[in-house]
Amino acid sequence: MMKYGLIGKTLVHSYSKEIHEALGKYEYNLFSLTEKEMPEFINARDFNGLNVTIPYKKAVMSLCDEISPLAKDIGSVNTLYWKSSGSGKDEYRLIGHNTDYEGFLYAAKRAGISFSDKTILILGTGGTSLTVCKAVSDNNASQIYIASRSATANRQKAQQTFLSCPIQQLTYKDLPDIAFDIDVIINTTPVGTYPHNLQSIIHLADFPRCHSVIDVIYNPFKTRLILEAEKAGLKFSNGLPMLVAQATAAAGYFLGMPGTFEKENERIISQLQKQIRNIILIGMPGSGKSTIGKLLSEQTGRTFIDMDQEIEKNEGMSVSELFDFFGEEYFRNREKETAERLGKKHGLIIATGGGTVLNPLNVDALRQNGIIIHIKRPVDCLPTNGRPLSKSKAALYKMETKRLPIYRAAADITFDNSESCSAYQLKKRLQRELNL
Ligand SMILES: Nc1ncnc2c1ncn2[C@@H]1O[C@H](COP(=O)(O)OP(=O)(O)O)[C@@H](O)[C@H]1O
Ligand SMILES: O=C(O)C1=C[C@@H](OP(=O)(O)O)[C@@H](O)[C@H](O)C1
Ligand SMILES: [Mg+2]
Repeated sequence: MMKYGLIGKTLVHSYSKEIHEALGKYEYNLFSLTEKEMPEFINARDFNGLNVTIPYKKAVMSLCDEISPLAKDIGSVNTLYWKSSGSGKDEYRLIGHNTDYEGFLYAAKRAGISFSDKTILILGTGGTSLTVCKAVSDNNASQIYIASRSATANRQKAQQTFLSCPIQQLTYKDLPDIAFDIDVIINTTPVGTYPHNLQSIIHLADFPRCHSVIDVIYNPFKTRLILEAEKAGLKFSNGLPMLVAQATAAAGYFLGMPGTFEKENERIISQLQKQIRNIILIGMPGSGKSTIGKLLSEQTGRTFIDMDQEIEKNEGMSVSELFDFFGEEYFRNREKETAERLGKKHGLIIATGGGTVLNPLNVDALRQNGIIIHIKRPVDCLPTNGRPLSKSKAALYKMETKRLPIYRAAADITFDNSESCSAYQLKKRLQRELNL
């Protein structure tokens, strides 16, 4: 049996299985191991290739026959593979290597981010920080600042390893002193990872020279830091390209043909992106969000959630009743909670209420894992019954003037739903025009 997989401590869900298996070369499994089991597992040497994740990236090093010079410099191993001993006999040596380095540089290149002559701020001092530090130093960064809660951690290690570029460690409290010098920011901390979505150590507005941001987090797809970078029009990358590229690089080593699978990266990134992301429908009340959401759900097999119906279910009352009994503000607060909760999830189709995206916090919550589609339908076609804010055409015209710029700004795509047609025809158009 060929055995490939990922070892770590608690591997509840990892995209690594999907990424490796997308190459179609081998089965890949997740092995959750305790501290006691981990060395036994490696020493049994009953595997063809392994990736290593937290907390064993350092601990596996002493169990290998050889550590690649790069992994030695970084001080962490994420890939174990076999190399012929060269003795002519059927003997193999266990090599520990680091493909996170390659994955990180792939992500940067893909986003058009360069480190040459740049001042770099790295948030965090863990294993990924060491990898990133080495990668930017090797790519001619002019100065690296490494920030953490306490400045002493890892200082010695960093200075020993990355002599080619000056490095300074500081605490988050010291950041204002250097904020105006920073060109590139890289987050290697887990701050903002699910379920602590939308948290961030820093705000980009405090770094006016910064033009590029990389966050190694991929759940959520866009952290607060990435959302800010996107809004400010900076270059940015989330952690998914790095995750995919380190995996395909590892596959090359497993199969004795390094570099072979880099050309598969984009296909796998877009496959995962499609699978992970939510589809968010926004637009005027009655424009067809709920109708289209249901049709897209039939088309894609994804779960459909209508935010208004979620609120009605939880409150035991219709939206109109909620407006009548408790007022609009009460409804908007329930809507905000619903956006926060659903926005953290993956693979859903979500029909918002017409007013959801008026609150920028809701846009962030929905955007972090979602692609936003504006459903556009002429006011003349919108219903004027059943909805508390759609009492007359005049009210709808006024509303559209105010909201259209907000819908436009929030949307990634617009779907023109002007044509009145049957559900069957609408479904055909969705299939043809939205490649979801
Ligand atoms: N392209 C279309 N052709 C005909 N009727 C439509 C079209 N799109 C939406 N409708 C109708 O408009 C009404 C409002 O649609 P709905 O999906 O409830 O809107 P929303 O969820 O955006 O408020 C529904 O009766 C729906 O069938
Ligand atoms: O536009 C709005 O402010 C509203 C739209 C409604 O949803 P639909 O857009 O599905 O009608 C519903 O959330 C509520 O009545 C408020
Ligand atoms: Mg609706």
